[in-house]
Amino acid sequence: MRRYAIEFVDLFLCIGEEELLRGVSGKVEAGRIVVLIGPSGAGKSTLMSVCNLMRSPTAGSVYVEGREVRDWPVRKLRQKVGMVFQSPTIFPGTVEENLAYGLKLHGQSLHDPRSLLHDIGLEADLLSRPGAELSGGQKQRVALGRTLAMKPDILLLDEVTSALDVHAKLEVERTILRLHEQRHTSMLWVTHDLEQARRVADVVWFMAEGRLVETATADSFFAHPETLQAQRFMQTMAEGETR
Ligand SMILES: Nc1ncnc2c1ncn2[C@@H]1O[C@H](COP(=O)(O)OP(=O)(O)OP(=O)(O)O)[C@@H](O)[C@H]1O
Repeated sequence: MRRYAIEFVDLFLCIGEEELLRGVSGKVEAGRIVVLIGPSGAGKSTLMSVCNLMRSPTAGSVYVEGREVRDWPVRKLRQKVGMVFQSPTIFPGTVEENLAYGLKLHGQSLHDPRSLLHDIGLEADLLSRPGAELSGGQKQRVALGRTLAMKPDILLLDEVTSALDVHAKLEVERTILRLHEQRHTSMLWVTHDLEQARRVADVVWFMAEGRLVETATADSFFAHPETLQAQRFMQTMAEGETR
């Protein structure tokens, strides 16, 4: 049987009466970048949050490399499935301490901080700088580096460039793509930036109202989305850009 990086099977997530996810099924092939798009409140972040058990499914299953998430020891799961958010978390201390933070929680240490710094495109002299003094783009790269230090096979990226200016956004995006080429990390990447989605996606998943409405290769989706819901979403987004 073929192993997928992540597989969702008829996944539901409810909070009280509200269904945040409604029967999501889909497979992320290993080494692929799947970009999740859709209107605000569609359930994109919620879908990612079940992959490392930040939230638990109400019904259905999520498999990470063939093993159901609830059967993974949580620490191992979170080492395998790294997550980076819109607003980078920077802890008190130097850049080096920030990069080592996750490993330290797992009782490990960072062996080659300079090489990691190089991987995330930062100069070596930043290692001893307080993290709080960095620019927004540098902070986001440190947050990415902290996650990468754990050597995840799967990365969940939740609007990681939306708080950055255009220059920093492209820099961080390029860093992620370079790392993807080097490490073949599988990625689920939420973005509201359709130009970014076009640049980075192998596959597009379109979500609306808690459902995975359409999945397609990026080329085919951007040439012509199949469902009316996705067509309308793309049109609304295009109108927003020209306004
Ligand atoms: N703790 C919660 N309790 C109740 N409802 C919640 C909770 N967290 C999220 N929701 C609701 O779940 C729905 C999906 O939220 P989610 O953040 O996954 O959407 P999204 O597609 O990522 O949106 P955005 O693009 O705005 O980030 C929204 O309607 C949201 O209000």
